[in-house]
Amino acid sequence: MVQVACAIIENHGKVLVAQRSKEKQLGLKWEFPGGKLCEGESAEECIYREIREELGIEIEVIRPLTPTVTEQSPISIKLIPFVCKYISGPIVMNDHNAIRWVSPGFALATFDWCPADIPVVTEYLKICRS
Ligand SMILES: Nc1nc2c([nH]c(=O)n2[C@H]2C[C@H](O)[C@@H](COP(=O)(O)OP(=O)(O)OP(=O)(O)O)O2)c(=O)[nH]1
Repeated sequence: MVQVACAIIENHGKVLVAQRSKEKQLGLKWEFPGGKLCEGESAEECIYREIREELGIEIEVIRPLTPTVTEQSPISIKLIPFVCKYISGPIVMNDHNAIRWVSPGFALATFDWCPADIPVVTEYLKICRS
């Protein structure tokens, strides 16, 4: 099983969603940015590193959400989500095709998400309403 940490980055009431590069697996699908855990790394350490690498920004983890396991033939992906806040730095797209800042409501549900992210979007929308 491949472990992947991802960040739901909040800023000014919106969240950042990112479109995967065309060349990658699940190309042009939308995701919360992040990536695979390195050996010996915690999911939290991973998300700080990946967000620096992929977007060039600093974030702070606010809370974890529920990890999901999705079969993505031939492997399964454990996606470990963190709600985070944007801290500093201009965004650079080192790894993505596009990014959007989206209000956490119906608009978030309309993106063409990677399958593993769908339960994460659902849980996040639920906590935003509560
Ligand atoms: N980063 C990220 N990956 C996701 C999400 N949902 C989902 O199914 N995935 C899958 C896509 C990939 O198969 C895998 C993560 O790969 P990746 O290419 O984004 O991560 P990485 O930067 O560590 O990979 P690499 O290019 O170094 O190989 O998890 C998500 O929300 N964020």
